[in-house]
Amino acid sequence: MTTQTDNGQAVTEKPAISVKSLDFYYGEHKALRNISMDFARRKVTGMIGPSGCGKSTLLRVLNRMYDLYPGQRATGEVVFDGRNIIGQGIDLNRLRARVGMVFQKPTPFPMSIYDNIAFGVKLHEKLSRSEMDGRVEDVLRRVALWAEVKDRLKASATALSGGQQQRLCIARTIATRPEVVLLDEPTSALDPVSTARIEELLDELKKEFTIAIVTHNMQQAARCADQVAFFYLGELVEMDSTDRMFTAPRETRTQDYITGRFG
Ligand SMILES: Nc1ncnc2c1ncn2[C@@H]1O[C@H](COP(=O)(O)OP(=O)(O)OP(=O)(O)O)[C@@H](O)[C@H]1O
Repeated sequence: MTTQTDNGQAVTEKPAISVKSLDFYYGEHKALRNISMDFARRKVTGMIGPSGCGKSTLLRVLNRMYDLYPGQRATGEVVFDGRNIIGQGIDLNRLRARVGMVFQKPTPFPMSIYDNIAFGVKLHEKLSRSEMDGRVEDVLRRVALWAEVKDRLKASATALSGGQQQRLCIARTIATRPEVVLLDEPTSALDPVSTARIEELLDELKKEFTIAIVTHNMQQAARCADQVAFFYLGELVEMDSTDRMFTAPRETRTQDYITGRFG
């Protein structure tokens, strides 16, 4: 993607992730067909399309979550930091710390608010107590949760509201200092106020992280994403800047989907 520098010069940044000729199989079922697309660095890429078109499958490829399930396999290339991450010899724990994931339903661990964040950090880094305290505070501030929870860090995370739990899950994900954050319909279980807070948060987070978000909500895609990819039956139909996708899509199928004529 091309961006402007302070002196107005156009520079083309290397994408954070490049997907090339990706196919994905659940056993015999081919769920993704020949996908090629770039996830622009420190931008929000929205992924839209009717149910079953392969959006979540693609997200699960980007941090090799599918690897946990027998019979699921990907072919092609997913280049992250110069390496094909669906190839051999990848440290999957490290990959999942660098490409973090937030799910549709808030999934806090059944432990304290503090430990929800410290748990993942401890797997990857050796921090002193005060460094860990600092990390916990920092990420809770960034997801705008600190003021609400600073007096009950040792209380169970499961006692938080749904919206607070989802913000905690985002804090937990960014605490391991990933480069990419994947979000699979992160607000579909939340009320409009919590949804708005997560959307504001995405705007903040993209200053530092590359973000990929799956959403069924067209307004959300239009509000949050810099570029949008439309999928249909396992194929990438088109991808463009958000403005262009919502005002002048090239394909009739995209137009029909975003205007609610099908899906
Ligand atoms: N575990 C699985 N085993 C077999 N097939 C699967 C599995 N998970 C998904 N699929 C199939 O792969 C295709 C893509 O599913 P996927 O969940 O990626 O779609 P999606 O676009 O994210 O849908 P939704 O918007 O409903 O979440 C669908 O045909 C689905 O039935």
